[in-house]
Amino acid sequence: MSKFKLALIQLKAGLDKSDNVKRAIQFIKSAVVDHQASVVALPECFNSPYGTQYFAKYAETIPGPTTDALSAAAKEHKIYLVGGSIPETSDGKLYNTSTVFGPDGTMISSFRKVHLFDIDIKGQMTFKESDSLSPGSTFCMFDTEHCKIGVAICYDIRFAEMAMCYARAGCKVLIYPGAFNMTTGPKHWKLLQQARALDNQLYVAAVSPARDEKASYVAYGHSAIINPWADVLAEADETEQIVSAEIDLEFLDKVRNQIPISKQKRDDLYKIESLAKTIPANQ
Ligand SMILES: O=C(O)CCC(=O)C(=O)O
Repeated sequence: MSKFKLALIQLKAGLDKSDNVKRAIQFIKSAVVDHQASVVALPECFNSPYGTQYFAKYAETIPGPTTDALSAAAKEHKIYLVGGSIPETSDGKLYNTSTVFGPDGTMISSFRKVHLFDIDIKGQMTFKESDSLSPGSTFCMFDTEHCKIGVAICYDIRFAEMAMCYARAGCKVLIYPGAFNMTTGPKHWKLLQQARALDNQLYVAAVSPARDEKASYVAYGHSAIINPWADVLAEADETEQIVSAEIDLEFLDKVRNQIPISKQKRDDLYKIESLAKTIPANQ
């Protein structure tokens, strides 16, 4: 139980929602059959193109048709499925929401993107997710027979404290469905994953849509899995594909024993306040 296979589906999401979902389900089968994965993840906004102009049009309630399909796929293949994210409508608001399903098809957790992607790099990349979306305000962790896994979405990876909270709560793998762009992707996408993996001595996986040069928002691709030593175990190029890697929890323990930063940190000088009351110290 100390080893398991994680697969990331770098799906090319187009304008046809039902086709996106249908193809995601086909790829999930291939992640299980061809990669022997027991944990599978889809990208951010996998049932719609990514962009503020699309969120309302593609939004669904949860449960709804897309999450029903994910639930059935998790049950059919007896896997943990991190359902990327979809635009969710609830109480007149829109959210960027990830859902997680267990091997019996039950939705075991869900997550609304906490940090909305509002940036302005003049002449290169301006995006304001908060024009149409509302932020969530809860975390998302789920237990498997292997370890606890934490989920957050894309821009959330830039916030080191959030990953630290997950690590402190005992997560050994963090999965970020994401869709970095052609400005920040080449510079920061892999570096951020390696930083979070190294800071917290855990596995980090980030799963992007495949690049579509004709889309209004061009995703960088390069879905990747990083180990607690910050090695890149698997990395896609920009095309539609599955990447997978073995998660080895004995290796994680070895890294933590060799460089025992979680025992050496000076909680008397600095500490994470926000979840200190509700999340126990490192397990
Ligand atoms: O942080 C970035 O550079 C990209 C973030 C992003 O694309 C997102 O949150 O959807």
